[in-house]
Amino acid sequence: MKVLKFGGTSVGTVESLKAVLGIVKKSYDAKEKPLVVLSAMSGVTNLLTQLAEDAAEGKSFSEGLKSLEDRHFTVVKELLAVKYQNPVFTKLKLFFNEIEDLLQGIFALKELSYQSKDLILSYGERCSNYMVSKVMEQYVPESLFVDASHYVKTDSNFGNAHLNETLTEQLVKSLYISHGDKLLFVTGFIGSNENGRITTLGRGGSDYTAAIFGSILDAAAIEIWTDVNGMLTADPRIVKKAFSLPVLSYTEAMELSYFGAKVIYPPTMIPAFLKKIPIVIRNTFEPDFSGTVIQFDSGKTALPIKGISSISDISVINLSGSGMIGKSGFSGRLFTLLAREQINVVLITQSSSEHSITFAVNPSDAKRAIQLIEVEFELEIQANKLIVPAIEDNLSVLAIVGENMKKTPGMSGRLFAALGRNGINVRAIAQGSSEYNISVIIGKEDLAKALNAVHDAFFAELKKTLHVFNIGTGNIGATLFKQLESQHDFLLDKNDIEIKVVGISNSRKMLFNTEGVDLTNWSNELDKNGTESDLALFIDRMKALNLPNCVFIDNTASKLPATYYEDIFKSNISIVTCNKIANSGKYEQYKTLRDTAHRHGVDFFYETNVGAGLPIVRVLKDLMLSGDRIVKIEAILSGTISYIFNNFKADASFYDVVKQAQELGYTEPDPRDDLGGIDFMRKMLILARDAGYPVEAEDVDLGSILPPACLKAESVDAFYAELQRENDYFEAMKKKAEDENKVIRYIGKLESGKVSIAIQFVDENHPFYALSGSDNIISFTTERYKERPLVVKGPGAGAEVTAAGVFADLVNVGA
Ligand SMILES: NC(=O)c1ccc[n+]([C@@H]2O[C@H](COP(=O)([O-])OP(=O)(O)OC[C@H]3O[C@@H](n4cnc5c(N)ncnc54)[C@H](O)[C@@H]3O)[C@@H](O)[C@H]2O)c1
Ligand SMILES: N[C@@H](CCO)C(=O)O
Ligand code: NA
Repeated sequence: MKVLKFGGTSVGTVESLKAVLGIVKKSYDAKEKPLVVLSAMSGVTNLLTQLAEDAAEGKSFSEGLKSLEDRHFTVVKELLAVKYQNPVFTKLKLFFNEIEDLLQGIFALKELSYQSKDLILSYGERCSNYMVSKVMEQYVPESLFVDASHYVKTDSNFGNAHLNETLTEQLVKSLYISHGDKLLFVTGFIGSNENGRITTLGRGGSDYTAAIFGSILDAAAIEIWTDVNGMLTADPRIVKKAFSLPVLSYTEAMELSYFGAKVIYPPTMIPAFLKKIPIVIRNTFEPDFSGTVIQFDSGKTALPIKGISSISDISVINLSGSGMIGKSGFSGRLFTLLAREQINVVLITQSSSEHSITFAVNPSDAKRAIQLIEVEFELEIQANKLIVPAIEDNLSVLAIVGENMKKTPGMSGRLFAALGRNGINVRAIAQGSSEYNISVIIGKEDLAKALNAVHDAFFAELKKTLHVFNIGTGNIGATLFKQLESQHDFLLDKNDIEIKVVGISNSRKMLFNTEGVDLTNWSNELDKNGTESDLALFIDRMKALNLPNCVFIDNTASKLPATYYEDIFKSNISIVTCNKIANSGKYEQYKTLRDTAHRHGVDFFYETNVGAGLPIVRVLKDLMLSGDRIVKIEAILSGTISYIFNNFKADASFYDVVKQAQELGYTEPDPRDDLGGIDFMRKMLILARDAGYPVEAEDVDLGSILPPACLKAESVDAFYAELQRENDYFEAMKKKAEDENKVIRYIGKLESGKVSIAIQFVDENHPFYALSGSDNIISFTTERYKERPLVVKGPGAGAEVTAAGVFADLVNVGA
């Protein structure tokens, strides 16, 4: 046989009841011999409580009672053929009359005892089970309503009665001997004491009824049908990626439930646990889903842990003082005291020096705990051997749970790495002696972020989400969005990476969407729903959202963002940037940024600062990390100027070629930065610094390709006008090169820590002679690459290649 228990939401509405009938019928037809336990219809127990309390206060209860009646009658009208309805109405009406009489009595006495409350509540289960058994009779004539109060015997602890196991076992067995061939509908939650007075079984009572019947009747399984897909790896309201666990051990289920997963109430499982009967959590609204099996062993699984649970509100009390050293009875006294006063201690840690004990309690118990301690340890406190403890609030507990943990090294390392990386401060740690859980206490404001970060860390093979905040939606930004959008599915399928662009800003507007902005329509959305942009506010908002795996992308050419980088790192947010300003400012800033990122365990990636998507920064970094030393760097690193000299031939005018470079998206937003050499200088500065030289911009010997008048132009328009005016100057350059059979190159050099950039006329023997388009080329001469340098060459400007480089940096964050 099998026990099928349905909770309140499953018996809540006509629709859900149809699902219940289907599930029961299927099991019955499959000869699984189901025994059904139903809760009261959802909300009914609460309503009955309310009515009883109202009555005791002399308030009217008739309206509430009427609504109760209506809900049940509606079900009968909808689900039972008219010809069968009358006797059912009559019986239900009898129940409601009894409730009314009871409420009258309470109203008259103005007193509500636990005993009468239990009696009133029992009608919830009795009505639902009677009604559903009658509906079922239409399909399974052997259906039978069972009032469990005749079989489940308890003591007289009304409200939370304890089971009389022996008597209950006898009665349930005899029930089954006479009626085991029928389809029984058994009221959950209720029993009766030795005098036959109705009692209730307390929290999770209907699950308990199911477990009692299941264990006495040796059920093959106890199925708990609810409205979720079994037990999940974490609270799905906070962790969107939480998924259902196929198998859990009893212990794991208890640990997970203890810390919050509210699917079952652990004590109710004990009868099943003792008899090793599997409990299966299933979803009434998704009956084809197999749910979670809770069984004796933890099952074969590749998962390092089973789940992450949490308690969002906890208070921590720390006890310290010299009086505790070497006093073996101390913690015994403390915890006996708390247990005696029924203060539930959620978690305990003790420092190895025995100087302090930290423990966590529910916030509602914290004050009382302190008062009790002050009385119990009055002498110690007076003698200054114990410091009067204080309460710390606004804390949460997060726990990772799993039996395999003790067999798998590195679990706590992974936990703390995930927390540390995301800047989550751990206030206290406890590893259950069972080693089935490791718990940490953290700030309440960090809980959602921590749950997500830890979930990613342990179930990373399943999926990693990056939360992106992008400023700059111009040439590069817009192209990046296009690439992210077109690669979204590929990344998810092949690399298990999901990228959500949560914040977008340009210089006009900014927009946030924690679910991720729709990248097919970001521009319209930004226009329509965006607010006026404000970088400081943008960053504040990014910090306040406190999302895990957070990345700030700077796709602007503005000077302003760099002033926030340090602060962003301090908030444990990684930065990817194609903007060169931050790295090419003062050396001091360059250094501070690296140190800060490093200290906070976040990434600072800027591959596109040099040579767009070409792997230049990365190559240099690898050389340096592996202990090589840079002897010399020679490079062409302005894509714009490279393009210009590759196309400034024959009839083309200099002015036209510059315009083309701008149209092709090679130039900086302000092309004077390219032609004046500033952009190239920034790149050389960054390379020199990455090669270990603390160079400043003033130290660079910067030659120019422009005549002085162009350099002085005060606006872009004026600059273009100057270019046209100086046509002869450029034509002369062109002619000189052609006469000498040479090409013009603007070449940067780093040697012995000195950086220079100069225009050169080179012949076909020069390695930089053959370039085309916007090609960059860089040759690294190092101690290892001495005979022949290491050369990287390819397109070094353009929106596609640059955005692709930003993209590559992004997916490497946290890798
Ligand atoms: N074009 C290339 O080949 C290439 C290659 C490597 C790196 N880069 C770098 O890419 C960056 C962007 O270049 P682009 O061509 O896309 O420029 P762009 O002018 O097309 O776009 C710049 C964007 O930044 C926004 N912006 C400016 N200040 C802002 C602020 N304070 N807050 C928010 N948004 C702001 C603008 O509104 C605009 O959306 C530059 O730093 C450039 O050096 C470009
Ligand atoms: N404007 C830059 C883009 C690449 O950083 C160039 O022309 O090289
Ligand atoms: Na690069």
